[in-house]
Amino acid sequence: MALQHGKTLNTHISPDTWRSTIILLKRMVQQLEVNDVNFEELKRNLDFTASLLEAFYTNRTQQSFDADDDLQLRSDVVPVEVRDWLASTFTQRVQPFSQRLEEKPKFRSIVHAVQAGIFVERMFRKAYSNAMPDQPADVIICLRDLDRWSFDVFSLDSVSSGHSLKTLFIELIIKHHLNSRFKVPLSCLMSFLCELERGYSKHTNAYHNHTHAADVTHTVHCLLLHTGVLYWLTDLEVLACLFAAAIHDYEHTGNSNNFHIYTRSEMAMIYNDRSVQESHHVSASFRLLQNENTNIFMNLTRPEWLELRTLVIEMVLGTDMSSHVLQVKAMRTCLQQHESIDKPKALSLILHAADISHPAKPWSLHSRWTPRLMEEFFTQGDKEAELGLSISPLCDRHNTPVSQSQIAFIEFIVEPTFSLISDMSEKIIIPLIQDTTDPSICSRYRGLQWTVADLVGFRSMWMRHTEENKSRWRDKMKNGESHSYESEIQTEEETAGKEH
Ligand SMILES: Nc1nc2c(ncn2[C@@H]2O[C@H](COP(=O)(O)O)[C@@H](O)[C@H]2O)c(=O)[nH]1
Ligand SMILES: [Mg+2]
Ligand SMILES: [Zn+2]
Repeated sequence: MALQHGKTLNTHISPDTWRSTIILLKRMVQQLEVNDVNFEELKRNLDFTASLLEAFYTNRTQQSFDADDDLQLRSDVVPVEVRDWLASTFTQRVQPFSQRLEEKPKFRSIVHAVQAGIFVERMFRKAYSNAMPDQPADVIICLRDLDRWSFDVFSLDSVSSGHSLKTLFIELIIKHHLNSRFKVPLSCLMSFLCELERGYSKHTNAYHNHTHAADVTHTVHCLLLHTGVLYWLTDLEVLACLFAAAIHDYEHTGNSNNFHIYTRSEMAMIYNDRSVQESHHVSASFRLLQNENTNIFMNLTRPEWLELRTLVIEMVLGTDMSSHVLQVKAMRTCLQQHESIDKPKALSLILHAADISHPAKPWSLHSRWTPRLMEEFFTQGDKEAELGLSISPLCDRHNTPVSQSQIAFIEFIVEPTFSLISDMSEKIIIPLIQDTTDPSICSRYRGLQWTVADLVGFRSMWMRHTEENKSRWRDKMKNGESHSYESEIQTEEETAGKEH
């Protein structure tokens, strides 16, 4: 096993990298013991290990230096511990994830712990598959399309008796081996997902319900897979992405943030008018985890939990549409200026794209989401009229040019976002492919072989759909638009049923 020479190390070192390095060191010792040494490989591996330790050291010292900048501290006067405390208390920096030096386990005990961990993980995987309830045949058939962009979440919802979110989340957690990796207790997972689905039904929304959450969760999985970004992520980051997608609209009230602000709702008061609903989605979901029976992350270590929470908060807050322009602009600038891509920013953009992805999907899906969304907008318009407020844009059921607004939404919001996702993914993936000629480095990289072709295919796939959908809306405009979208929910479903 040889680690790639010259690979630049991110300043944050993942547990996977630490583990691979420990195994690597151990193997080098064994090779030296039996005098079976390839000097070139040994040199490269030692070089890599030194870079890792250097990156770790730089990371720790950098935390103090950044704090110095923020707090204007003079490093010769303030001791490191005090600087760490100031940085973690008075800046937005989170406590470093590393353990305190005196708590660090010895090398041999780390190797034993890794071996024991692998054993426990295997046992756990077996126990999980034994305890999983059998799925109905129709659900199994439907889930065969899980990796496809055209996956029909409405069908899954119907064959799973209205449990698309629960079914999909469990399937994805198992598919990515996250249940065994993070020892998610099955009973907790079941109870958590029941509560989650219950929260999504609280306001009986036409659009922002558990099916939308299932759709976004599936789309995040597909985006990670089809863009290859999956291979850039640690297991914890994949878990954070799927979790953030599943909870991203939890207990949505069916109104916009502006409606909350104008009506001075309880939520607007709690969150000071800032990303009102998004703040609630995250906060209420993490509150669910406070209960022992629904705490699916009970076996995460403290640093893992903190890292996951930080990532999930950033991702879900990034679904606030008012941050769209800033998000897109920041990522465009980053790509143009050849800066390295910030992982939380990239993952937030992926969740945001998934959240607005239905216009980039086949018409059979997009045409079923649109009337649902419009009906929810119109219900808000009805409430606004009742309260004597002016009706928000696109919320007047008697006077909204739906087709025109959909074309504009696709052209000005969806296409630029997806174009950015494609560009960003290329920038992330191409160096990874060049870096990983030896697939034994990490089994997750194996899928990279086909990713470049897939990435090109992904761009042409979503473009084909947005073009087709715009053209369908143009046809509707030509044929005289119907404003009665309530009745169209039924009609479109029947059409889609015939198409499948
Ligand atoms: N006019 C349209 N707006 C859309 C459409 N699909 C989504 N959206 C908007 O995006 C947000 C997504 O955020 P969410 O977390 O609330 O789901 C949604 O609220 C809409 O404002 C669309 O097809 N047309
Ligand atoms: Mg939302
Ligand atoms: Zn959403």
